[in-house]
Amino acid sequence: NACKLMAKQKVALECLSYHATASAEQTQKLVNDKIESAEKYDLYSFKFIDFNLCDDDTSRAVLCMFLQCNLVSKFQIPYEVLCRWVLSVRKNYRPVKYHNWRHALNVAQTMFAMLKTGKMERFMTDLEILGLLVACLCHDLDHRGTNNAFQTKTESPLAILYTTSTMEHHHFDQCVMILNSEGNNIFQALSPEDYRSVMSTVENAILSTDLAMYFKKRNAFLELVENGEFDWQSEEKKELLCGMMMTACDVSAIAKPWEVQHRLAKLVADEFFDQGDLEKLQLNTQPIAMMDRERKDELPKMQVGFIDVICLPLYRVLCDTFPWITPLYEGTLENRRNWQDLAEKV
Ligand SMILES: CCCOc1ccc(S(=O)(=O)N2CCN(C)CC2)cc1-c1nc(CC)cc(=O)[nH]1
Ligand SMILES: [Zn+2]
Repeated sequence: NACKLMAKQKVALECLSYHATASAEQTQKLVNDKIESAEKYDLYSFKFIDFNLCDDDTSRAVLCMFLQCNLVSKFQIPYEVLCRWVLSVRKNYRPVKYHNWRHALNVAQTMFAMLKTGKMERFMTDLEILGLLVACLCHDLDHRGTNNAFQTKTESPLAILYTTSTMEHHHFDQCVMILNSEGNNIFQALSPEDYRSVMSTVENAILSTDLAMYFKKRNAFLELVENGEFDWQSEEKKELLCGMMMTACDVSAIAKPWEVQHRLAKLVADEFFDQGDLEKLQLNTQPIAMMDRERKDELPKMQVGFIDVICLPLYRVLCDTFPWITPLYEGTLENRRNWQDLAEKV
């Protein structure tokens, strides 16, 4: 009967979360690992590069960010639980070409640099800082290398579950699944009020990484900045600011040193082209230019468009109010010149 079915599903979910979470051995090893300083991992820099970090280094770098923000002591996070949670999050990223664990790490590191080097932490409560770092690390959990439009076109189970911001709702779902798994709840010591508040920050932040939401909310944010908004302390204004910061971190590969941006753009393109191949094969339809490997020579021009339409307007308006994040704007401008040079060569 229905009760039995529900019970079966509950057991299946628990079993799933058991297999989806870190092993006891891996956790114990990380608990005993020595964590280097934030400077050693170059975490304060907007030019941070993860290429030379091994996978275990990336887990240690995440612990370093939490420790540097005093989040472990402020929110009484048992260190072993934090270690298990970091490893479980890492385990739930698939080995796709771009939207993998390394992308999540880079997004979280840019958030850390914006808060610290960019001095944006002064506008955030400690609970919001905790929520933002957790959201960055979880914002693309279980990404399959295909976008929302693909879920809808293929009538994937995810698109049946969520008709808008399909992938972003799934990423948040995965984040909750990990937090609800045995020994992975880094929020376990929070009061019910703080728990509700931090989960609201995480949900708003992850859903804000849908570029469709960025386009919807950008004008409202622009108005606040133009009206000289300075305290950002109302809930609505804070949500807007956190959402814009999430997009700024999500696209921050565009601001990295040219060799890094050029290499990351190839990973993005390869992932897009794989989706384009699927659309040609599975759907027998012509993919959009960005996903059609027959049109790869248009890539530099498309990157200039991406910079002009999405990245520069966002970094420009953020720098107006928070001048210390100007390196993101300048890095993007430099890469626009580099992509423009390649676009003219073809
Ligand atoms: C590198 C391969 C080409 O990559 C792109 C091509 C076009 C555009 S677009 O701004 O014109 N636009 C975006 C919204 N779509 C609905 C329509 C197309 C963006 C990118 C791009 N996206 C990301 C984010 C994952 C990272 C990145 O580096 N480049
Ligand atoms: Zn992302």
